[in-house]
Amino acid sequence: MVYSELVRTFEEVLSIQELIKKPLTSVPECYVQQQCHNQPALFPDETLSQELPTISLRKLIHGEDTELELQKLDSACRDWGFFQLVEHGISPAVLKTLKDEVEGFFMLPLEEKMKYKVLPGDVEGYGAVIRSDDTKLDWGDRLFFKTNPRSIRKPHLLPQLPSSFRSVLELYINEVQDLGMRIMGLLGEALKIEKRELEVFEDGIQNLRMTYYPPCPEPELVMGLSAHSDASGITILNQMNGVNGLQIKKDGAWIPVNVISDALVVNIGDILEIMSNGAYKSVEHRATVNSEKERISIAMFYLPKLESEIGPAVSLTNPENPPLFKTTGVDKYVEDYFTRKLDGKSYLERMRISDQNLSI
Ligand SMILES: O=C(O)CCC(=O)C(=O)O
Ligand SMILES: [Fe+2]
Repeated sequence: MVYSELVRTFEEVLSIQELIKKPLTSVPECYVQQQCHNQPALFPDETLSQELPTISLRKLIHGEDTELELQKLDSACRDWGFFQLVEHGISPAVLKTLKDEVEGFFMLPLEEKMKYKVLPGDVEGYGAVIRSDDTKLDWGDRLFFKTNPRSIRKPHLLPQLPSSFRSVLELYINEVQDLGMRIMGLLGEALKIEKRELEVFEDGIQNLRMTYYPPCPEPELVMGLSAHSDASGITILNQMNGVNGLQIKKDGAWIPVNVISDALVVNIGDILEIMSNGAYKSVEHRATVNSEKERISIAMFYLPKLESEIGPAVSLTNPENPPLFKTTGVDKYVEDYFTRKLDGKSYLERMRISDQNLSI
């Protein structure tokens, strides 16, 4: 199937921000996700003590307990696939201005935002992306584009944004890219991968997704973002207006991630699960919404260079620890990921070496 059949433009799918301007007491059918009710239940008593590990970048780099913090990082990636990152070094002034500018963007009149709408055959821009006909719509308005390397930027998107928004985005893009490279280096150390095997991430691909999740009259019927794992090496998530909603799947239950002020949430994506030969977990997660307050997040997906190949690191595999995943090109992996509906970790599973899918 070609992209254009899979992507409906924003005009065909109402903006939720526009939708809720009219009095709305129930959710339109196209947003009602039956699967929400079938998801494994959350057992609050068992998960009360389940807090995401918190890692300090300062401690990892300068502290006296560098080794200990590196071990904490390693365990977080093996056991959780997610951690809260504090003392990350991104300038508070940039974070504050970015929040104001992203909020400002989503508050623009519809016709302004439509200048950036997702075009047929594309996945970048403003609006809803439908991955297959039977997919229900998520309760969130998005702005998504590729930001690094500069050569892959679409001329009608980032370069055309209002100048104050663009300026702060450029600062954030640089800071979060440096942070991504630093984290990747530390993960390499923790995993004991040979340095040259992570060179594919140097000046790697960066994609940004900003999502505005409006309040919903029946939040238990919808999903802000359906369950999925990320097709990245790592993802750095900034829950910019401090509203909770992210949940991650652990031991069969959905665990809410509480926002910690000044922290970023970092998670392992499919590509690092593959490269670490399954040692680090790309964990399923989803975004829920609430009836009171909008939620805004910006996710930065950090991937290897497009022309590189991804597969289990040679330095981590041997006859006792054989490769668990096939090797493929980043370009193919990313393209295939985008054309599928969000369906948990099913895409990563296709990369797993097993008797059934040897022929894929
Ligand atoms: O908004 C969130 O909390 C989650 C975003 C996310 O998982 C994504 O954009 O891939
Ligand atoms: Fe995600």
